[in-house]
Amino acid sequence: MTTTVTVRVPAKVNVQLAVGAARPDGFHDLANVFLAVGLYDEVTATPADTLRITAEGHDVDRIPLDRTNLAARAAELLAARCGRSPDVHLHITKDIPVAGGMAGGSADAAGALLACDTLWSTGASRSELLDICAELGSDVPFSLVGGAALGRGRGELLTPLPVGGAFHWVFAVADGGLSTPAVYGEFDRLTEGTDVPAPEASPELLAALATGDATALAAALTNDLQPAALSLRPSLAATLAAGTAAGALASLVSGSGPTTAFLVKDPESARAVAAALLASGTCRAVRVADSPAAGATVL
Ligand SMILES: C[C@@](CO)(OP(=O)(O)O)[C@H](O)COP(=O)(O)OP(=O)(O)OC[C@H]1O[C@@H](n2ccc(N)nc2=O)[C@H](O)[C@@H]1O
Ligand SMILES: Nc1ncnc2c1ncn2[C@@H]1O[C@H](COP(=O)(O)OP(=O)(O)O)[C@@H](O)[C@H]1O
Repeated sequence: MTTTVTVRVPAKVNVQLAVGAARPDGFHDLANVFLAVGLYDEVTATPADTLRITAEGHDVDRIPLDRTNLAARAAELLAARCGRSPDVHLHITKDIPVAGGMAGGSADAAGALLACDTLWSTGASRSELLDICAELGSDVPFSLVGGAALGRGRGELLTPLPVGGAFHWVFAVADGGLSTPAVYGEFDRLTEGTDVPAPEASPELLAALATGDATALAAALTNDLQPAALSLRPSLAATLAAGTAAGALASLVSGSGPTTAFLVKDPESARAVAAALLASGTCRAVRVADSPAAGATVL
């Protein structure tokens, strides 16, 4: 019998984040082009007397270890669907920046779900697991799937996208986090009284992904939440400028931020941009990663 299961789950960057007007339920319709990047959290599930969460790694003091942790919520939802108790110890090894716009909590939720599903041999179908993911959060289905995908609706309705080659990234980690609802709220404030167009995926961006053309991708990167993130955290402008000055092909805020993402042409350029960003003093830490990365995977 399996007694312990470890799942590895990637972070994401949004290469396009087109945001529509607020819906009556408070969410925003999106054309959200997700790209999984090779920074990973791991979730290990072991049978236990009661549901318990522990964590190690970067900034774990900033995530809750009670039942509000998204990993705990994933275990509870799956257990309820299977009519069993969620008696499991989930240990999270965190490497994805917390509250950084890289979907770390979503990764842990998808990881816990797959780990418990494997540990408990639930027999749930992929589509049942994706439904539970969507209940846990808009970004959680993508954390399970990985690769690249277009997220419609509030981001949970996924269409996989072809990617024709590896893209190289540098990420600048900022001090502290930004609250996702606060950034969407600031988007609403900044667009109040304007006609917000229905979000659509950019054909140029999808073509750049499909052909693996980093220069074309750089020209097509957009994030409608960037003005809101910059309004709440003006210091991010200096980080973006430092990456551009150091030779990045393009610089943008990752999702709701405050992590900033720099697309570079090759691993050598990644090292140079990372060193320049650190030396600029405009960020707390830098990370280098390639994409696309596989979704949640049992190790
Ligand atoms: C902005 C994005 C971009 O991928 O992620 P981050 O950059 O924060 O990681 C996502 O849209 C975040 O997705 P996720 O973090 O899963 O959000 P949820 O838990 O579903 O929702 C948290 C809150 O964000 C706002 N929200 C989220 C998704 C959406 N399409 N419209 C929204 O307005 C709502 O205020 C909601 O109450
Ligand atoms: N397992 C988890 N890992 C990270 N954050 C979590 C987790 N569970 C709940 N959270 C909370 O979710 C919020 C968003 O964190 P995170 O998912 O890392 O960022 P983002 O939504 O910007 O990608 C934070 O307030 C964090 O404390």
